[in-house]
Amino acid sequence: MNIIIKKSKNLKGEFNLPGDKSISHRAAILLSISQGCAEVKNFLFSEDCLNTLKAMRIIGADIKIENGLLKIRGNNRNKIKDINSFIYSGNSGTLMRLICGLLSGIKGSFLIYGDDSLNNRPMERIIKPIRMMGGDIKSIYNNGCSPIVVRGKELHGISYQMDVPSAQVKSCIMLASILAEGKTEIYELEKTRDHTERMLKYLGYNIDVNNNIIKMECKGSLYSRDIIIPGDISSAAFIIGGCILAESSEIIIKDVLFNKTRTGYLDVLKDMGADIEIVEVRNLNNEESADIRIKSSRLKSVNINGDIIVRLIDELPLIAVLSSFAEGTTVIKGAKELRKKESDRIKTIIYNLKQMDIEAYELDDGMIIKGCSFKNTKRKVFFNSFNDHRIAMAFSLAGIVFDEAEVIDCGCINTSFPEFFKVMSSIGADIRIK
Ligand SMILES: O=C(O)C1=C[C@@H](OP(=O)(O)O)[C@@H](O)[C@H](O)C1
Ligand SMILES: C=C(OP(=O)(O)O)C(=O)O
Repeated sequence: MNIIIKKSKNLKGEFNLPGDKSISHRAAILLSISQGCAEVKNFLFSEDCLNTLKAMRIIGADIKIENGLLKIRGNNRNKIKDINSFIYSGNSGTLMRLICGLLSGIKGSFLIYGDDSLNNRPMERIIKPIRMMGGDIKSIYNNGCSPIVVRGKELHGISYQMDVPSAQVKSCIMLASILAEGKTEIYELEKTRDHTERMLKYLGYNIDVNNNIIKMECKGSLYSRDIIIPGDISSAAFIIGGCILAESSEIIIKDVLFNKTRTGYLDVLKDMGADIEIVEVRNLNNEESADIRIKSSRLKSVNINGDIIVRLIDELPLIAVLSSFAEGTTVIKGAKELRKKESDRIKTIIYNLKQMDIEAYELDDGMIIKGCSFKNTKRKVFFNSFNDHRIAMAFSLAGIVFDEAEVIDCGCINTSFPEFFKVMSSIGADIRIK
C-alpha cells in the first residue's frame, strides 16, 4: 500500500486523536497485573498495542473490548499461572523490552520474537540488567537480538546506572522489580519519558522519583483504576507538521498528551518560528493533556542537540522533513539512537531527503540539512518508507508542498497511527491510498 498526497492548502478542523502509544502499552500491561477491574478510554487500537493486549491475555489477564472501550480484569501480580508460551511482539520495541522485564519474574518459559525489523534491534540493553537481577534471559542466536528466551525466576532489586537513554530499558527494569524482592534504584543519564513511573504512582505503587533518580520498593501492590489516555503527541506531530506546511491553514487538536518528557518537538517548532499556541492544560490520571492550536507558518532552521534529543527522538524524521522546507541550515547531533529504531533512521531520512534533491549530509549521530535547496517543487517526488511508520508519515507530508508525493510500502503506519489517512483527509488534505 502506497500513500499519495497532492499539494494541499486551507487545512481546517478541531478534533481529538487516538490515545498515546507509549501510554496505551503501559495501561494494558499494568492493569493486567493489578488487583481488580478497570476501564481504559481512548486506548490506541494500533498493531503494536493490539500485540500487547494479546501478550497480556497469555499471562492471564481478562481483556474485553466493548464499543471502543477496553475493560481489563487484572490477574493480580501474585497469582500469575505457570505458563510456557510464545509471545509475538510484531514491530514493537516497547512491547518486547517491557514484556521481557515482566516475564523474567513469572514462572514459566517464554519465547519472545518479532518481525524482521524488531529481530534486528538491540536487546543486550535489557539482557544485562535482567541478568543482574538474577533473571534467566538469552538471545537465542547469541547476537544480542530477538528471538529471546526468558525462563521466569525469583528476582531481586538492583541499583542500576543506565548506559543508554531509554525509557524502554528503564521500564523493563521497573516491571521486573514489581515481581522481585528488595529495592530497585535506577539512575538515568537523561530523563526519558516517565509514563511508567506516573502510572505506577496512579495505581498506588510505592515509587519515588527525583529528576533522574527512581527508587522503588519491589513486590508492591497495584490497584486497578480507570484510565483516560490523552491523544498521541507523536501522531499529532504529523498533523501539526502538515498544517504548518500548508498555506492558509489553522487547526486545533484537543486533549493531546502534554508531558514535558515528550514536548521537545513543540519547543523546536517554536524556535523555528511556527505559530503554535497551547490553549489549555489539564491533568488526566497523573499525566497532562492540552489543546493545541496551529497555523500555517514560515520556518527557519534550527540546531538540535543535548538533553532535548530524548524529548523528541521519535519526531526527528518529521523535523528533518520540516527543516528541508525551512530557511537556513539545520544541524542535528547527539541522536545516535535513531540508528536503532524501526529502520536506521539517519540513513533512511538522508535517502529520502535526496529524493527531493535536498543537500543533506549524514553524521555518525545526526545530520545536516540545507533547507530549501531543492531545485523545483512543481513535480512528483517518490519516497521509500523502508517499512518504518515514522519515515512513511513524515515524508508523505512533502506532498503538501510539492505537486505530489508518493511513499511506497506504507502498511507500516498501522503500527502506530491507523487513522492517519482519515484525519488528514478530514482536515482537507488531498490524500489517497494506492
Ligand atoms: O518507552 C516507550 O514507550 C518508547 C521509548 C522510546 O524508545 P527508547 O526507549 O528505545 O528510547 C521511543 O523511541 C519509543 O517510540 C517508545
Ligand atoms: C521507535 C518507536 O517505537 P518502538 O520502539 O516501540 O518500536 C516509534 O514508535 O517510533
